[in-house]
Amino acid sequence: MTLQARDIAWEAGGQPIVRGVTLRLPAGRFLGLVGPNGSGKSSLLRLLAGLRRGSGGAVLLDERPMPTIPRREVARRLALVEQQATTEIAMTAREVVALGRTPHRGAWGNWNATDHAAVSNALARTGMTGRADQPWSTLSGGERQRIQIARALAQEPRELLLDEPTNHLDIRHQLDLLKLLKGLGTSCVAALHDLNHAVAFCDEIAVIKDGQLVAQGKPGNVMTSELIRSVFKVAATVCEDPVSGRLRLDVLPD
Ligand SMILES: Nc1ncnc2c1ncn2[C@@H]1O[C@H](COP(=O)(O)OP(=O)(O)OP(=O)(O)O)[C@@H](O)[C@H]1O
Repeated sequence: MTLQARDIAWEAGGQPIVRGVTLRLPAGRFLGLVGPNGSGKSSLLRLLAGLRRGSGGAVLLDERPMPTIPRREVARRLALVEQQATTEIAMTAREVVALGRTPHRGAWGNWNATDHAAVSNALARTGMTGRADQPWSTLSGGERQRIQIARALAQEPRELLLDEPTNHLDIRHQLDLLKLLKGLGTSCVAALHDLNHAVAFCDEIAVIKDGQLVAQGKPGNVMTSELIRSVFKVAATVCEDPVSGRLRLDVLPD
C-alpha cells in the first residue's frame, strides 16, 4: 500500500465537493479515475497529492498522514501532472523537464550524472528528445503535455498522479502514453474521460459521482452496463474484444 484516502472530504464555496472518499492506490499498478464532468476527480487528485487539506478524513502515504510528512520528502516521491496551465515561461523544453529533479538536489546541489540521465530518459520515454532545446512557448499543446509528463517522470516518483494526461494528444500519442503509464511499475492514478482507454489499460478503476466513490476494482468487475448507465447516463455494453483480448466498451445510440 502506498497512497490512500480515508473518508476524505473537501468543501468549496460552502458546498461539499469531495464527500467521504475512501480509495487506495495499489502499489505499482495503474488506477483510472473516471466520473462525469464536475464529479470531483481533479479535487480528489489535489487532495491525494497533499496540495490541499481536506475538511475531514485523511490522506495517508505508507500509512503516515500526509500533513506529518516533510514537504520535501513528499516532493521526492510523489508527482502530480495537472491539466495544462497556459503560463508562458522563458525556458526550453529540457529546462522544464529538469525542474522535475529539483526535489532530489540540495539548495546548491550541482547537476550530476543521475540528474542528466533522468532528464534524458524522461525526454526519450515521451518521444520529446528532438524538441528538447525548443523554447517552451513555441511547443504545441500536445508537446507541452508530453513535456509536463516528462517532468514528472524525471522526478522518478513512486506515486504518479495525472489529471487527464491524454488531453491534447493525438490517438497515437494517447496510446503510447497509456502503454507507458501501464508499464512504468510506478503506482499511478490518472483521471481519464475515455472509458474505453480506462477499461483497456487500467489495472483498476475508481468511479466517482457527485464527489463520492461509487466503485473501485478491476475494470471488468466495475464497469458494468448498469454502473455506466447510472453514473454516465448512457447505455453501453462492455465485452472482451476477440482480436485484442482487451475489454471494449461500446456506447449505444439513444
Ligand atoms: N475552488 C472552488 N470553488 C468552488 N467550487 C469548486 C472549486 N473547485 C472545484 N469546484 C467545483 O467542484 C466540482 C468538482 O470539480 P472538479 O474539477 O474536481 O471536477 P472534475 O471531476 O475534475 O471535472 P472535469 O471532468 O470537468 O474536469 C465542480 O462542480 C467545480 O465547479
